Amino acid sequence: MLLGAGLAALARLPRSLRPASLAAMSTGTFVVSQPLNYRGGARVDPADSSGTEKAFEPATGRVIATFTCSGEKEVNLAVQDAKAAFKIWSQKSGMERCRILLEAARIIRERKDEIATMETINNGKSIFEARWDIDTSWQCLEYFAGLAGSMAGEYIQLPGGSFGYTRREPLGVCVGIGAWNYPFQIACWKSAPALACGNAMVFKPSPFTPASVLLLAEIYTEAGVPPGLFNVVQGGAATGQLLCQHPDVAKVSFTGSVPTGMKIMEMAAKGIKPVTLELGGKSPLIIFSDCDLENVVKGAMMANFLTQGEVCCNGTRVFVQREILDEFTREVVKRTQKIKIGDPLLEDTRMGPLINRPHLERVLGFVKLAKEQGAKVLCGGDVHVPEDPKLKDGYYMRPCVLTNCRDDMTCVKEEIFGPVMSILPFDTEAEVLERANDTSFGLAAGVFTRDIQRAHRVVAKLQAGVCFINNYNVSPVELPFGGYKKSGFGRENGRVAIEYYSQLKTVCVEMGEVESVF
Ligand SMILES: NC(=O)c1ccc[n+]([C@@H]2O[C@H](COP(=O)([O-])OP(=O)(O)OC[C@H]3O[C@@H](n4cnc5c(N)ncnc54)[C@H](O)[C@@H]3O)[C@@H](O)[C@H]2O)c1
Ligand SMILES: NCCCC=O
Repeated sequence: MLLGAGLAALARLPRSLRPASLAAMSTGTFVVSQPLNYRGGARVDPADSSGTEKAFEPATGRVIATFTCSGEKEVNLAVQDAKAAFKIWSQKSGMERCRILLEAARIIRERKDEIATMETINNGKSIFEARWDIDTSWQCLEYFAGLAGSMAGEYIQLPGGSFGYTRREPLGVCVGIGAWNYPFQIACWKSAPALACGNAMVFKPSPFTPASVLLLAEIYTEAGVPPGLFNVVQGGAATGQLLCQHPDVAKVSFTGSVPTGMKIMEMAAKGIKPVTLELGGKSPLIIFSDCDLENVVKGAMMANFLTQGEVCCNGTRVFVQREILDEFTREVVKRTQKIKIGDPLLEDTRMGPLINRPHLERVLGFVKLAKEQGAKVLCGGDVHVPEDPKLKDGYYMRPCVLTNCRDDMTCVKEEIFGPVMSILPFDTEAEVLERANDTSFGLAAGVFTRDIQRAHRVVAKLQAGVCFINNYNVSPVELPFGGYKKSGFGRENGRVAIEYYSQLKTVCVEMGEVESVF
């Protein structure tokens, strides 16, 4: 058995000296044995406690870590360390920050397989997908490293030779709070722009997935950030609240559910702190009859079944124009039934277990309710027990396609956050637009059509922060990501993210005499 303590130590060895088993670890063997908090450039045991949590390996149901949730004292130490590091980091030039972030990106790229393995073990997503997540993570660091070197203000000419200029300045200590579905990627999407702008960060992962962000913290240290610049505190709601309410925290960037997002915003409001809220969704995918059917079936699968359907921007309300409803449904069911479910560390697995038992039961509950409300299950929607005996206590279900759905059903209105697709027929463009927008969420939306004018006309009317035309669930780091309506505000990725991690100072320079009225 390879222990977590060993993992980090071994990972620091030159590649040639590392055992091949490091990235090729098998399901059912990993246990975390090192501290999971990170402060002042090293792993530490928290100075106090607000309870304990257990983290699981969803593939087997085994406990892989029991850890202490940070209390007020530890949160304060992490914030104070970040404050001290901020003083050093914020004085560096953009190019100096750029070089360190590029080095961190390089190390992530080099250690991609190890990080992806850790992500798969703790989250349950297939190793195939976890590697994609790690790619979008180092790409994010590279992108914001590039922007760090080119951040600049404006020069504005004023009368009489006077002038003004603007400076884009960091905010200070930023807090990142993450969800469990993309643990490493979320930590990178928050920390890369924050650090590029000259801020420090204290990050709290979800208690379900505490492990992989420690690798990021160690990588930042190895790349050369000052000790304390990126700290990790573990815990749940209580630790999160301490972070949001801390008087020395300048900003909170949150990824999670709408109800928690509301609480975060309330706490931030009391301190007049800016927030970025990346929240849930119930996104529409609109399929017109003139589409390329083969392509659209691939798109619908990508829109629904990545990471066991636990993806915020999934297009789970699949509106299909009536002329192609039967053909589309037949094809999509055929493909869904072929998805290989099982051990997420195996190369050919495409769907692993859900995050934990309560969540699995919640998702199955949505399917049960859908049936009671009149939907028809065309495939899946039930527990899957893999043949491998070591996986018998894992949290697997078969991906589900529902038809006979109506807009007023719970499965169509609420975020399920599992592998459940609802198919809804439509007739006209005007009708589908009205139905697609009839939701309090507004994270993403997709349109499949060969009519390019219609594609742009429709996305212009969709109330969603991220729209896809003839594709779904791609997230290039160059493009901003974030929601409309209750799906949140602020953006991650893209050039605009800089605005959410910096503040603008205006400097007015007088070249003449003061004109006083007194
Ligand atoms: N828009 C996006 O980019 C995006 C990305 C991933 C996930 N999500 C959303 O996240 C949700 C699933 O994630 P989840 O179940 O971890 O969400 P959640 O809201 O339960 O928890 C998210 C994080 O908030 C912390 N938290 C909980 N209560 C808190 C409180 N009172 N104060 C401070 N922190 C608190 C949790 O410990 C966790 O770290 C889904 O709704 C999904 O759509 C959104
Ligand atoms: N790849 C980005 C997905 C974020 C939402 O869960």
